[in-house]
Amino acid sequence: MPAGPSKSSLSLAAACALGGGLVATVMLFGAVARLEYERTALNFSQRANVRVAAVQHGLQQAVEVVTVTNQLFASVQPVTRQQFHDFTVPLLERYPFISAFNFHRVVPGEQRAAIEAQLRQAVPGTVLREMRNGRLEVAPARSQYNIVDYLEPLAGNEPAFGLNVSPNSRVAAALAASVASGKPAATGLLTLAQDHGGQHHGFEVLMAVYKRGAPLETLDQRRAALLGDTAAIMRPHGLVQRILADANLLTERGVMVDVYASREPDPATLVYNGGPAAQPGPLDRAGTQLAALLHAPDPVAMAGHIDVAGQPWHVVVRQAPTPFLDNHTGSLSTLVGGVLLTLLLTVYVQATVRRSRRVQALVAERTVDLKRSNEALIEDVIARKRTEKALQESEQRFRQLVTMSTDWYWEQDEELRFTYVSSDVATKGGVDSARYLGKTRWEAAPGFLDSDSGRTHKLLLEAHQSFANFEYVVRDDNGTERWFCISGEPLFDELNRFMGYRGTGSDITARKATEQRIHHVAQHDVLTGLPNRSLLQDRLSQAIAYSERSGQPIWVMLIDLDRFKFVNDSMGHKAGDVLLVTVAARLHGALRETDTVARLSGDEFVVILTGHGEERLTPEIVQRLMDSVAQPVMLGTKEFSVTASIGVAVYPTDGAPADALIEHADIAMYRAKKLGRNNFQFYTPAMNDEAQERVRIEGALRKALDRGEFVLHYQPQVDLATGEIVGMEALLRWKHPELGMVPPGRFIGVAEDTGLIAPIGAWVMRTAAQQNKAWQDAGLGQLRVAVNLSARQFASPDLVADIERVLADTGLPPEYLEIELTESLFMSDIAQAVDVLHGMKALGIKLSIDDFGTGYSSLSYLSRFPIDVLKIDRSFVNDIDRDASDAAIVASIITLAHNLKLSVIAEGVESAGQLDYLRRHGCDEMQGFYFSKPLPADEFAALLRARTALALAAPELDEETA
Ligand SMILES: Nc1nc2c(ncn2[C@@H]2O[C@H](COP(=O)(O)O[C@H]3[C@@H](O)[C@H](n4cnc5c(=O)[nH]c(N)nc54)O[C@@H]3COP(=O)(O)O)[C@@H](O)[C@H]2O)c(=O)[nH]1
Repeated sequence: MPAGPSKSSLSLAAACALGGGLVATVMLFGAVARLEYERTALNFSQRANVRVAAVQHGLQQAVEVVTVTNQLFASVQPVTRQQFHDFTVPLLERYPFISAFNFHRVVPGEQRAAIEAQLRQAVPGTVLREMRNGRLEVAPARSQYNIVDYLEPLAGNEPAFGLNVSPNSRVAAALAASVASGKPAATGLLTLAQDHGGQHHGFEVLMAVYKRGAPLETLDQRRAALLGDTAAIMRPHGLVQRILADANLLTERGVMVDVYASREPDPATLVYNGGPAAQPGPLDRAGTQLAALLHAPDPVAMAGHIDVAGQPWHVVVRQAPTPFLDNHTGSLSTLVGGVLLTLLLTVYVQATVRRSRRVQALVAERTVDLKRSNEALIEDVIARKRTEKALQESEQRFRQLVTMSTDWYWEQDEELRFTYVSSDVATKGGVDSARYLGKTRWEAAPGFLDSDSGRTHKLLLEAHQSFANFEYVVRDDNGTERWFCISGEPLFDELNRFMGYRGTGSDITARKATEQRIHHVAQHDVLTGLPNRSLLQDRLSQAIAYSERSGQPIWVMLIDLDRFKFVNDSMGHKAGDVLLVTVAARLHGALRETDTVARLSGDEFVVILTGHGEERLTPEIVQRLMDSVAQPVMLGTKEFSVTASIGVAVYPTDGAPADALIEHADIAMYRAKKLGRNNFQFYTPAMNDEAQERVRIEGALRKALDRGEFVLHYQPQVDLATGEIVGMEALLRWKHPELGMVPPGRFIGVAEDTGLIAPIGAWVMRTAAQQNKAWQDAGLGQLRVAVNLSARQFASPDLVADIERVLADTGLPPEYLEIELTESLFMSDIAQAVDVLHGMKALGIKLSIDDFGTGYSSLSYLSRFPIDVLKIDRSFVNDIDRDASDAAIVASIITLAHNLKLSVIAEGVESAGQLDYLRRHGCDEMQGFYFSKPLPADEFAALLRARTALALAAPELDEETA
């Protein structure tokens, strides 16, 4: 499992929440704090403005008081001291911040004594004095004095009475200013004489007093008319305090006012001090720093300038440091709340993320579990489905089996009587179960005990033995024969007493039928339905056994159809099959039930005749068979008659073994063939010699070629028009060292049968070609040599190539080689034969049809075959001078051949009459003993050498024609 984040680590989402929350909090805090700062600043600014305005207003009112006293001198002159007193006393009570009202009188120096005298009247001992270096001293003599003449209240202000203020520049400047402006003018801070040089400060507001009635328009006029001034001595601290108190501005804490009697806040001119500044606490400092960061410092002071009768004053309103919390609860609450909210959000997000992770992990874990469970479930489902399917299939098979089964169930008691038979016996066996109940099996199935097997079965039951697959025949309720197969087990009780049987039964009729069919097929010929060689052997054994038991003879006949091969080859296999089936049926029909007719092979049939009682076997039976076979058969649209050659072997005769019967019948049949077919021969031991000779020839023939025992004889073929030898037929001879000269009639058939004809025929063709080439080279004439071609050679796919090779090897020009073919060679597959013939013809050789007229003899095919010569069979030639029909046939053949542009050669010409007939009917060539027998090569060469134009006189016949 992959390692997840540790529990203590902050998730990204939580970190974002924390960071975002803090940033938002700080920003919000900053915004709120800034608002708070701005609100505080505005608040302070308003209060500061109120205080500055109050101070200014209060001072102006104070200045206005001087104006009031000045009005006294303007309206009453001279003003007495008493009047001055009366006038100012109420004002002093009303304006307590005024410590004294003065009247400064301008006194020329020469009036000093006088004025001092007046002053002493008011206050004895008074002399003019001045302030010097903070001390009162007697005023020196001056040209003009400006003395404090009237002074109210005198009490407390005594030092100032008689004081010459003219040296005081500030007073002088104020007086000048008042003269100049016509308005009250204030001095700067003064050290008052009544303070005895102490640090108490005060200032004067004075206003010039002029002689009544004097012009005052110009400055000079005002200077000239100047009598002095009225002044109010004011204590600025008290004055400012009184002003603030009257404006109710001293009750509010936190805002302090400092008033400077100067343009700038010079500590030396500080006339009113609102109080010391409070020391800020750590939080306040932090707040200050924060305010600096926010560019919104708390307001601490605000300055204002006011004019006090021409003197610039400076007012500072200070903000007493307030606890930071006072003005910043909102921002701090925002900060704290934001931080708390952020922390809460962070905790919440972290918890949510953790829970989400836990849920994810849980989900992943559950998913894996679920997947495993799912897979297991799928496997279970698959296994269950497989099992269900298997069960279904099994059940289906079982149902099918039950349905298809021919089984039924049965029970028997101790007396072998049926006590129960399931109803299936009716549906599957065609027998009502009631037929069984209370009966034994042999009672229910009549004939059961007629067979050995039935009796044996009963004995087995009586011995209380189990049995399986016992088969027996039953007739069902419809009387139809059925085969039942039963199995059973004996039943015993606990004391081992026999209680009966129980078992199953099934209907095996269909199986039996199949078996019988298979058995039948195995033992019968498919084409004809006759017993085959296998069943024939059984039947023969049974017949022999019967013969031995009964002493009755057996005749075994081997029947071979004559010229069946021709039918097969010329008319096709289907025609051959029809012929065989027809013959089989006829043979079967001509025999008794107890006789057997079987098909041995091809066109060979075997018949077993068994003698019964007085009924004797006679040759008429054989003749009857021959007659039945010889009946015309329709093969397609043609009617065809076939004959049979039959050999008969009799048992018992001459002690011949039973297993040689068919062989003997074959030998006898062979003899019948030899004897011209369409006859029957009984086997004699002498026939066996012939057969043995055939075997001997076959053995010798196999070695003859290697041993060079073959030679060729050449029979001339003569042009009937010129009488010249134009060709020769090569005829095979076998010089056997013991058998002597063996004629072709004795071994060609064997060679054909054994296949030896192929190499022998090849040797004949090569030897004949070589010989002809040699004679041509020897100047014995340009003759053609004809060789016979067997069926096997014609069927060889290498035929054309072989001929081509012979021509190439021997150097014989192809037109001097002629191949003789019989009609039977190409009748089985004419299309293929046409191809082969064209292939041969393409080599340039000549082709002739041998034995023409004896076979199918259809002239229709001749036009399709690339043949050159028709060779009329000697059987026709033989009788042309005796048999008119043969003569007519020969004449017709010659005419037809010529119409087809074929030349005609007649063979077997033995007489002048034959020769004459042939010549008269336009036959082209002849071959026969009349001219020459077949000659060995050297004799034939001698004949050629000696030949001249042959006289067609009959030569002497030699021994070969005898
Ligand atoms: N496949 C091969 N068949 C061959 C070959 N050589 C011969 N044969 C065939 O054998 C059959 C018997 O031949 P043979 O005994 O040689 O008889 C030939 C002649 O001797 C005989 N003949 C010729 N003239 C006369 C006559 O005036 N009278 C008379 N009774 N017989 C005569 O005829 C036979 C030639 O017949 P054919 O071939 O049809 O021209 C015979 O069928 C041979 O064909 C071989 O090499 N291969």
